[in-house]
Amino acid sequence: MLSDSTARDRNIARARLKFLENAELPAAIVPEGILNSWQRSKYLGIGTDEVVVPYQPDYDRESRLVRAATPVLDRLEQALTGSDASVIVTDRNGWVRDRRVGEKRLSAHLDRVHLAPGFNYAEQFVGTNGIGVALEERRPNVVLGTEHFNERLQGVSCAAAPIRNSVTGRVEGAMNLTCWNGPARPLMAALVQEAVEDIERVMYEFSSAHQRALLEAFQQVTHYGDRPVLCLGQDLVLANTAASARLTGDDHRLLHEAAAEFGHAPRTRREVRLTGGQHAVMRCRQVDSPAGAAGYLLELAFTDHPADRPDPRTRPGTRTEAGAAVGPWPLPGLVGTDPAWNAVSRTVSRCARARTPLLLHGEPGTGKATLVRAAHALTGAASAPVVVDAAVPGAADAGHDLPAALRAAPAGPGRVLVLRNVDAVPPEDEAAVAGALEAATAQGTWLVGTLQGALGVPEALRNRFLEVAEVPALRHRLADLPALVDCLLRRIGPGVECAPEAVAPLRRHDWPGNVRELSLVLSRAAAARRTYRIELGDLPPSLHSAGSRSLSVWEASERDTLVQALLEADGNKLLAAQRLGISRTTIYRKMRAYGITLPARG
Ligand SMILES: Nc1ncnc2c1ncn2[C@@H]1O[C@H](COP(=O)(O)OP(=O)(O)OP(=O)(O)O)[C@@H](O)[C@H]1O
Repeated sequence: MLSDSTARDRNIARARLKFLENAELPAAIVPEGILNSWQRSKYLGIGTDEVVVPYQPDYDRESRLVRAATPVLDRLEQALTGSDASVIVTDRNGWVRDRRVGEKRLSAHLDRVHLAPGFNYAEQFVGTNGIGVALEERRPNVVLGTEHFNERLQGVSCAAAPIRNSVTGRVEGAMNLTCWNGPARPLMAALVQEAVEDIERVMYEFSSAHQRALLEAFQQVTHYGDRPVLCLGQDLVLANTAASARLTGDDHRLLHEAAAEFGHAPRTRREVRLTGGQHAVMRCRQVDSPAGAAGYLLELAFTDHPADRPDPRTRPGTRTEAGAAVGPWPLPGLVGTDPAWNAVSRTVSRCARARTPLLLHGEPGTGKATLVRAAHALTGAASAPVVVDAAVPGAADAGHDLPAALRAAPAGPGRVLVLRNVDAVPPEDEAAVAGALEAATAQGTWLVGTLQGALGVPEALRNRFLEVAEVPALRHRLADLPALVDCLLRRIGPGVECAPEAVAPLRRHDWPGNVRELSLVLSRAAAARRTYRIELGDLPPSLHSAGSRSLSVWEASERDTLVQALLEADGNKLLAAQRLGISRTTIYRKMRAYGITLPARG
């Protein structure tokens, strides 16, 4: 004789198989919430026998959610010791942020199915599961054994509930309790709910302590004077009239990013370019509360007037009160306010003025030669840099003889000689090349070597350079992307613009070819554009996909065909699937596999 729960499990298991085979389901066997989730999972084409979930090991272990959940999980962990249960907290997108398990066997099982910190358990990846349903439907739920969409999860049962910000009502994450299948455990859902309330209470205490601290800092500064002031917290933006009259929501985001970089250096001043193109000097400090860092207080001065703008020759950067230069270092024709970019611009300018031999390294297309050209021009020199490429010596005037090409370069004060790809100098030429470089330096030529990695320069050549500096990769200075896009578009021609929606995929791309690749993408998109501006559909298919793994030729062409069809169908997936002759399930599955993120329109 079967127990009630075993009989129910079997009925659900049978119903699930029928559901997967598209057969008619007997009425009222499967709870409505579970059936809805099965339907969503099937619609998304999620696998039923393998758990394939994204993994992202780098996350903020100090986030407010994690800090609020930690004491609650610590307490539960003690209570769970030796029991066959586990508690898990995820963020609002389903990324597992903490897990505590009572016994080893369950821990090993959860590892096998990737229910562990760093993995994502959203319904769109795993199908029906407690966390996924809690986040999708924003309500507490219980998923028992065979109700899971994926067979590999059917040995466990779970109860989960969303964790909300009690002030804004926004879902911040989910709390989940998982244990081996067994007799019904009515207390599971109650336990989860109690833990959720505890986490929400701690989060509320954090946010009210943060909000009080921000308000106090804001009032102190705005009490005197009427200069623009902005206070930026996680859920709170305070602006006085002088600031709100000049700033948009995009500016808040941009200033928040800039403040996050500089907030820890009290009273730092920095120039920022706002989204409308105007410049402001920002003075920033971090605001702390008893519950930790609450946000940033920003005092702004707008530099609309040309006389207020920093003169690159006389006032090239603002300085912290401690004396270290941190502000932008504008070089003619170049844009960027990223700190690493500023630092390298400053070093290159200093070396150009002092004629200090410099080794400049950075990924391809980051702007090494361009920086040298601009810094050289800033010294007032009229001559253009002479570039000799060690990887392509045949391009030099003196044929294939690299040392001869270097010796033939015009030398003297006011000249610059760039040896590109220093690490490609053949070993048999090293001594002669080192001699040619020494001779050029002795005549007053500014010597610069460029290469992609910092290593790999033979000792004899390395000694010819007195300073080494790195040019940052574009993906490490994405805050500069909008300004770079504007600058590169201006070079393409007057009146070419980029639609705001087309900037988002540019931000998501990795840019292995750096600014050169960005320039190429924009030129091609501008040539292909159908209106005065570059729209989303003018960008190449590779930019609509967030996948980081390298694709085979076949996969890349499949991805491009999909993106093309989706763009032609104006984002309508059903229409695109029909035109390609594939099912809607397949198009969803492939979009997920390639990380295609076209916004749906209509
Ligand atoms: N900050 C910048 N502002 C405007 N344009 C830039 C900037 N940085 C790079 N560029 C542009 O990017 C392109 C590539 O730059 P550059 O040739 O200097 O790169 P590189 O690092 O010397 O390349 P390689 O590694 O191939 O030698 C050029 O068209 C250049 O004008």
